[in-house]
Amino acid sequence: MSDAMTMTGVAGAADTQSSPILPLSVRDVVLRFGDVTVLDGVSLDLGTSGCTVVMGPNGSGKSLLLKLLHGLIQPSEGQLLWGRHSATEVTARQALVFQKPVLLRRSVAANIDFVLNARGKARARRDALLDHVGLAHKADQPARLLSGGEAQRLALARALATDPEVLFLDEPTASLDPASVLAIERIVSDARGRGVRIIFVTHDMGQARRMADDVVFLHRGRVAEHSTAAEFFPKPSCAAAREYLNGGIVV
Ligand SMILES: Nc1ncnc2c1ncn2[C@@H]1O[C@H](COP(=O)(O)OP(=O)(O)OP(=O)(O)O)[C@@H](O)[C@H]1O
Repeated sequence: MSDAMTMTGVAGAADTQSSPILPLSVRDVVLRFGDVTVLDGVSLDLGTSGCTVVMGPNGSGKSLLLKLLHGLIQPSEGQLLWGRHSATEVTARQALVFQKPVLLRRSVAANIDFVLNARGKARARRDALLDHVGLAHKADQPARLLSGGEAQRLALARALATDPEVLFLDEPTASLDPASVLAIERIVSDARGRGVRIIFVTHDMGQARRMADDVVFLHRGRVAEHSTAAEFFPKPSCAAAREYLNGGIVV
């Protein structure tokens, strides 16, 4: 079992502000919109470190699961247990990067300044963050003029500016060229190496193999499989995942 899957128990520190928010235990989560059930009894144990890749066919519930874990939507039933914290308490300690970057209509630098300012963090970090994502030379340019890959790197820098303990990524490289994909993966891997917990949704098999410590395979709103990457890729245990990995049509 990888670190990413290990359940290490409930946080023990007296001060809940500084006590760990991980591991995360998702218990019997159901999400309904009217009569339609889109997540149907999801239970997961996500450990304190590593990169969990979430895979599954279109419409299987990956984006909704991420939004739910990030606290953007509330479950209809079930619980998210973040150490000793309530789900709403932990939202500020995590960041979510979407497939389409959400940026302010300001300069590249001002996009970072806004986040640092809002979180009461030192502005002096801005240059280092831009340098880290390879955008130092674009600092004064309007963010709307960035290419897709550059915009996504700026979105990642904004997310990292919040010093997240958990970084959720929802298909962050879906429309990028191979060099931009690798640039994003390097930044994410670096964050992982510094202890940021990564939860990464992707349809890209190569990317999943490069990034995953463990894989959650969703099918029809359920966790069909949760295994280590070493187990999942050579020999997935559920038929839907086998079909998906073989390029078959999974509905
Ligand atoms: N607000 C909503 N009301 C009703 N159904 C919704 C709503 N939002 C999402 N859904 C449905 O929930 C299901 C799961 O959606 P979700 O976006 O999580 O899928 P996904 O696995 O991320 O798909 P994809 O790979 O295409 O991005 C889909 O069938 C979608 O149509």
